[in-house]
Amino acid sequence: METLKEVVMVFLMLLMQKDEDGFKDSISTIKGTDILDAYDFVIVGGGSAGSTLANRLSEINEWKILLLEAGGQETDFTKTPAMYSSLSNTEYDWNYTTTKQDKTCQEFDGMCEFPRGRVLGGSSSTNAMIYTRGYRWDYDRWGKENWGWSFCDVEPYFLRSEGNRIPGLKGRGRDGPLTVDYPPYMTELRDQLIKAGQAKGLKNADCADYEYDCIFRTQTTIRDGRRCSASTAYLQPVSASRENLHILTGALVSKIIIENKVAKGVEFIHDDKVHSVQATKEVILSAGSINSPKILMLSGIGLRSHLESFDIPVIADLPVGDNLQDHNRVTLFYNVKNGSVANIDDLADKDSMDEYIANQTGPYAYTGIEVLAFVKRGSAWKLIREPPNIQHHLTTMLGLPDYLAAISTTVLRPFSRGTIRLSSADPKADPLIDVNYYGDKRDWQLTVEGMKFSNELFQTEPLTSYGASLNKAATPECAGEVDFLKYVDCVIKFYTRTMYHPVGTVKMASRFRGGVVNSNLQVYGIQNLRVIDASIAPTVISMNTNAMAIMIGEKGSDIIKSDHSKMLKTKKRFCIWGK
Ligand SMILES: Cc1cc2nc3c(=O)[nH]c(=O)nc-3n(C[C@H](O)[C@H](O)[C@H](O)COP(=O)(O)OP(=O)(O)OC[C@H]3O[C@@H](n4cnc5c(N)ncnc54)[C@H](O)[C@@H]3O)c2cc1C
Repeated sequence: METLKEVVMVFLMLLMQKDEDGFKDSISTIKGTDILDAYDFVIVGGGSAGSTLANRLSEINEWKILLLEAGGQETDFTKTPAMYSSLSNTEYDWNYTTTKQDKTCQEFDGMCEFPRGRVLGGSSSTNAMIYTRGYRWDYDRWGKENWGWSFCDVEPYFLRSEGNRIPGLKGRGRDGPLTVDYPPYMTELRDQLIKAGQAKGLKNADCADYEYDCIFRTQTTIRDGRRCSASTAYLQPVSASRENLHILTGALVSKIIIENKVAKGVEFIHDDKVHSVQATKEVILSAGSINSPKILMLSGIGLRSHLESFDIPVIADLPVGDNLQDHNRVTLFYNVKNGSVANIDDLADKDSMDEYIANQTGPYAYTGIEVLAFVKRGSAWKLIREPPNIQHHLTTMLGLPDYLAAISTTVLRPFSRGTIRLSSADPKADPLIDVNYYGDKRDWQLTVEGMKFSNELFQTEPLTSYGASLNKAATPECAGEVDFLKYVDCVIKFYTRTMYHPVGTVKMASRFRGGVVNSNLQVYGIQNLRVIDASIAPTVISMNTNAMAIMIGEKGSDIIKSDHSKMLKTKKRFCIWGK
């Protein structure tokens, strides 16, 4: 029996043989020697938000835009949906781990893996391609303290970005660059999972704008069987044709050049040499929730005592790197009827590989996460006016020999807060990521509630009729626990993983509420410097965060356009108190 790693190697070789073009660069970039001395805007990081910004700002011909990205380009390997879980610990990833956690990740001695995309498209090029916008409630919460960020304010940017191909969904963007569709593959178990949810009282509906418990088929950023990352959506269509947009890959930005509290440009390492480039209008950090705070701190913007401990001169004393909020997940595994889900044999099958390479269909064209459920757990009275606080991802392909399905539990509005700090003043050193999972014990209690519910779901008739039974062997450290609650505690302790949604480390808020940027995304006390990415989210939304990051890029571009130019493409809405 082959392992997933071996199967991936065979698939990769076949891809390279049969589809050489899939490994050629799809985005036009410049050489390091062709870089100009100065640009109007320098964007740091070509991820979900940065790619979006680069496209929207370069719509204005007179502006010269430079996009600096530390990673390289996507290939057909990153674009194949089933490969998403094989992209961690590769050249496409920053390969971070957290600081030692005392309450979880005991499987890795307390150091949880913490993947982040290091490639054009950023984490949208390595993510699981689930498309969710978040609830109206999430953004209205932001809008209460940040003028212009309620759902009414941000909805036009979701609509502008989204090219939704799914018929019948109301209130979705149809013409935007980011394709949203169902993947072109399904297993037999998928409909049973949805029926199981219905048996537990969940509504079978995409619950984006409503606040009931729901279960539905996963919508994805998969376009015709291939990943549609922010790079594919926003850079590919314009990188060759817009002469005012320069993209340089392999460029690690080490600091922002700040003179008299004005951002003047950035320093970066390319081909092992340090370079600098000027920004005559603005520097924009879009390096994500881990690296945007890191670059700010390296540049002298952060907590005084922390910066001084590395002899970094303090330019602005701000709580950079505080307020880290991340979703995590804990998974239970179930044996199910042979053939009702995909297993390693389906991936190892040469016909599956050929089918994907020729037509982009078959099991390689999906990630396995076929169904999502959102439920309310905990004190019901507190939740009457709030959306579901638990998410379950239901997976039907695990790359294992057995026929297994999995259900993960994620607390959507965690109470715990972590931090990002420097480990060194060396820009090449990894930052310290302290996720502090379960630092607040309410997160543990809610996770247990969620896992109890997920186990009940697998005891409903639609799944027991498919032979569903808990498989403890998939969690070997806990396999000996007989009592279910003790087993659950053990699984949380050993097998919690990130759900990959860190936000909040460059918080948008007033200064006295711990803000680092204002609602125009400008860094307090420094001119010509903005942060535009997931790090500005004051609170994590109650869903997956890629669409949110792209929305932030879309809205950020309009804020900049209206500050510097009258050329605004979107009609402004008039939102009063979020309505
Ligand atoms: C494995 C994984 C799975 C996920 N699954 C989903 C999902 O299914 N659905 C969903 O909605 N969300 C998912 N997410 C989360 C989502 O992808 C992120 O929230 C979103 O991409 C964040 O966008 P961003 O622009 O803030 O940062 P990123 O997209 O991470 O972009 C940051 C960019 O900056 C670059 N960069 C960083 N530092 C530097 C530097 N010093 N110099 C130059 N460049 C730099 C990085 O290389 C990267 O390209 C997932 C994330 C991961 C990692």
